[in-house]
Amino acid sequence: MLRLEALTVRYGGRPVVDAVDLAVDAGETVCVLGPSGSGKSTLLRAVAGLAAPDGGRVLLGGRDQEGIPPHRRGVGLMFQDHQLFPQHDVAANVGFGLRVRGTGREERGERVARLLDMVGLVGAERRAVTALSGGEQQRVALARALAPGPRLLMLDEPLGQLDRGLRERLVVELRSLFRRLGTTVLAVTHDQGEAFALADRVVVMRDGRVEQTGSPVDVWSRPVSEFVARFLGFSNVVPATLTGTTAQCAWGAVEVAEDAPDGPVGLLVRPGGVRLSEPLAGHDAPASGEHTAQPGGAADTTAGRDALPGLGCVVKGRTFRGDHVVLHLDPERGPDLEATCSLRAAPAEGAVVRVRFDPEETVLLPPTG
Ligand SMILES: Nc1ncnc2c1ncn2[C@@H]1O[C@H](COP(=O)(O)OP(=O)(O)OP(=O)(O)O)[C@@H](O)[C@H]1O
Repeated sequence: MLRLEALTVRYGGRPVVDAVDLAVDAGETVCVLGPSGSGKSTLLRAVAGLAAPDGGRVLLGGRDQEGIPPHRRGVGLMFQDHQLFPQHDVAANVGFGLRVRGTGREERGERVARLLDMVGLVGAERRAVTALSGGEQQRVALARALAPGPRLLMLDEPLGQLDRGLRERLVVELRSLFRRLGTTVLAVTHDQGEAFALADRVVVMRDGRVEQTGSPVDVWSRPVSEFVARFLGFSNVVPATLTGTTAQCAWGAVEVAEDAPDGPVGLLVRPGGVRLSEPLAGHDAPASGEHTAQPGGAADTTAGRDALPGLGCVVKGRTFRGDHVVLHLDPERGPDLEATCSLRAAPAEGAVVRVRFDPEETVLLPPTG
């Protein structure tokens, strides 16, 4: 449906979109993800015809779009600030594209009613858009973008301004709506949660280039670089030296599940793979319980509390995330660690715990900088 071939857009000589190749199949939802300034919006604008490429091609339905103005490309756009017409009611906003195309009043009315039904705003035709909540306005903007039946729907930070709970609900609704309609969608967002919930495929951008592309599960479970890992929110990343299945790093010797050639690597330990022993009463109390550090964890060889297996850490802080807690740990050596555990098992701030690393929750990355 959409193909980008070495698409390049430069501003002031600097490539903001840099030789991007990307294909979106009919009915597929692709989310472009990346930090602010990585070129996501510019990519969308080039596809829509709102930014002129300096190189490469945009093909829609196999046809090169060079010289085709935005309104002839058959794409629907929905931007972050949803740009509704405040002086018009909901029906006039949703029906705008249809009126421009000359669709008759009666047909327009029917289409608008059907679209409002689809986005969960039955009977809202006569309401003033200024009197709607943020979430309702977002739905009106979506209905408006869908109204002319675009072959490609493009969303720029579609849910950016909404609060978290509403965003999570709307993402689920959007996904099932797009499935039902068979809509082809290219969305950009800097919010990983949104991208991963919405997309069939995720594209991670860095400085105008595609750093990784894959299904949400692939990208989440196998980030290809430290950049992607950190962008996804993983902070337990260190340089390491691999020998066999042991990665020697600042936290000690960490067993990994992957096979890779010996030598320098980057090591990611997912927070769920940082396993806690029972909190210790004092620095020199022995760890107990089934989660006590195992051989193969970051084994300590030094004296005192350091002689215990596992890596000793002080709990610096706790962030509550619904059904689990993220622990911010200060290890006796190496950079800070993040661990997750259940609410019930969360040790208090200031507690001393010992951790070991689950080999299955480690990922080897190219050597880190
Ligand atoms: N019209 C323009 N003229 C000059 N520079 C521009 C223009 N549009 C974008 N840029 C620059 O291009 C880079 C990429 O911008 P873009 O908006 O595509 O990034 P983004 O990934 O969408 O960021 P954000 O998430 O903040 O919207 C930025 O450095 C921006 O300042």
